[in-house]
Amino acid sequence: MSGLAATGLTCIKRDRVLFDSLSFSLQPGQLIYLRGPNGAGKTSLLRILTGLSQPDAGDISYCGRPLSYKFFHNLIYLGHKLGLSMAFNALENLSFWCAQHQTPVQAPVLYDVLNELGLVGLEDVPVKYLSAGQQRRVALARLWLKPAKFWIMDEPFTALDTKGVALIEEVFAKHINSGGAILTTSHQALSPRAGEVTLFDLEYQL
Ligand SMILES: Nc1ncnc2c1ncn2[C@@H]1O[C@H](COP(=O)(O)OP(=O)(O)OP(=O)(O)O)[C@@H](O)[C@H]1O
Repeated sequence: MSGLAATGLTCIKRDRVLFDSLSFSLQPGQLIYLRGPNGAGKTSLLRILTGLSQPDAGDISYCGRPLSYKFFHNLIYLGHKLGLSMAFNALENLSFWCAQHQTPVQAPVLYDVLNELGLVGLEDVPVKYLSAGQQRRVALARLWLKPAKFWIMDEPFTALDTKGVALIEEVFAKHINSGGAILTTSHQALSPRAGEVTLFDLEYQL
């Protein structure tokens, strides 16, 4: 069994059942677009899938086994918060993140990625002085830096301009074509540029 599989997942928050007996899998070469209204439970589901929180019932497995370092080593999780230090600049933030993820990176590679994201010239500016879209670009630079097969992302397009959205959709398509797997939420539709998409709708349960 390859990929990430969820079986019988149930999540309850403040006495409300967000989802119940949910089963699905994310396989290499697949882009799943998780949709749903505010409060449906998308973030709660992503947090369970990435091991950040526990379901009230059900199991998650990776290649047929419980989640372990093998999965985390092969995962990039980008939450809807940026996960950046506002006092650090882009280079410092990304170097720190790479060290945390045991992903050695050379300065020229970091500059190339910042160039790709239109951030050259801003690399030594504390992130708190960047625009919202520029901050999002710094957070998304991680996609270029860690050779992880599984990308799980919560609203990665927030604050990006149209060129930024197009750039990320193209990176999605490239990742999928090279055998990667993506699960992402977004409140805006993915364009065909992102490639073939599997829709996954989470309804708001009263
Ligand atoms: N730790 C928590 N404690 C209590 N309630 C929580 C907790 N986390 C989430 N919730 C509740 O669970 C519900 C689902 O939240 P969640 O963030 O998963 O939704 P979402 O689908 O990602 O929404 P959005 O589109 O607004 O980001 C919300 O009503 C929220 O208040």
